[in-house]
Amino acid sequence: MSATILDGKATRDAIYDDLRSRVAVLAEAGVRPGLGTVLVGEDPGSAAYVRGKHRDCAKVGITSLRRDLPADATQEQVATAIDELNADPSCHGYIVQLPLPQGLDTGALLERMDPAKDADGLHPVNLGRLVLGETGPLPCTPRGIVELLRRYDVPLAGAKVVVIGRGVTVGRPLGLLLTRRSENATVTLCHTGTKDLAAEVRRADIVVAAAGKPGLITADMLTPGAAVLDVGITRTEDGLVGDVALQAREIAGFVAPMPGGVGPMTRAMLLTNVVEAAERAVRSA
Ligand SMILES: NC(=O)C1=CN([C@@H]2O[C@H](COP(=O)(O)OP(=O)(O)OC[C@H]3O[C@@H](n4cnc5c(N)ncnc54)[C@H](OP(=O)(O)O)[C@@H]3O)[C@@H](O)[C@H]2O)C=CC1
Ligand SMILES: Nc1nc(=O)c2c([nH]1)NC[C@@H]1CN(c3ccc(C(=O)N[C@@H](CCC(=O)O)C(=O)O)cc3)C=[N+]21
Ligand SMILES: [Mg+2]
Repeated sequence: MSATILDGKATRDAIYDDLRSRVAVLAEAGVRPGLGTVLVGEDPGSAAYVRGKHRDCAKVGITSLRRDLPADATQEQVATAIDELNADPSCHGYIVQLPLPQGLDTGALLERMDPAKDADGLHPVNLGRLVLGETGPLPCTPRGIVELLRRYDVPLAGAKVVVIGRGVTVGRPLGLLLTRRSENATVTLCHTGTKDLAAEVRRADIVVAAAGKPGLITADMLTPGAAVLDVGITRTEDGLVGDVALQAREIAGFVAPMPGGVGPMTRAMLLTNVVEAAERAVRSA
């Protein structure tokens, strides 16, 4: 038995079809959504992600606003780029590509963003809204994971979900999202202090691996039929590798592979957050 693939590319394409028609409605109201990116330095991985986001914007009809700064940019220079995007009415949402180079105060820069333009959902105000159950932009990777499971009818209500990783972009906000009443999953967040990872994973109906450790999840850890989502990405000499060993796919009932699973959904949710921000701007005009 081999697993049903949770196909992030096909799902992204369906989402982009929907976004294109919403962009057309916005155009009738005289608004073209704009996504900004702030990229500091020349890390090839970060540069590739930012290129991918702008390529997707072009497919959907979203204007791209790039702010590329040198690796030695000062705190003030990055702050100025943020202030400009906050003030620019053609920018409905933007992201500060993480991680920032050493020496920059990431927290201060994220807090400087206008929470209404936070396309990543990572501003402290928006993370606070998520905790409080108030509406706001949702973090892209967690939202993409929930959307992927929903579209493949993988049941979440009452499901036992084990998340490996408590990072602020994936694991921590995913726990918050999945434990809302609308999802109603029971979540365990694992990390390097977890005593027996294999025992935790074995209990799971759904496993989300977001540690960034190649091959961390092996076939023997899984209950047959479990859904396994490979989120982790590690750059090696042989290319990008995920956290889930290939043999685990034979045991699983559903697999979101890396590549082709959660990554494309992350980008689709980023663009969705921007279109939603533009729709709010039109409604409040
Ligand atoms: N596909 C996609 O769309 C995206 C993929 N990613 C990828 O997801 C991964 C996680 O990202 P992010 O949250 O930002 O990363 P962080 O580095 O912030 O978090 C990694 C987490 O994994 C935990 N961890 C590391 N090793 C182990 C281990 N052996 N056993 C158990 N837990 C472990 C860490 O535990 P501790 O807290 O104890 O250190 C930490 O909580 C990365 O590989 C990143 O590249 C990120 C964003 C989007
Ligand atoms: N402020 C901020 N927001 C982020 O959302 C953010 C970030 N910083 N820093 C880095 C991580 C990583 N991330 C990915 C996005 C898309 C893919 C993606 O599209 N992956 C493809 C493969 C891409 C390839 O082959 O290079 C896939 O999995 O199929 C992966 C990873 C967003 N991140
Ligand atoms: Mg992926």
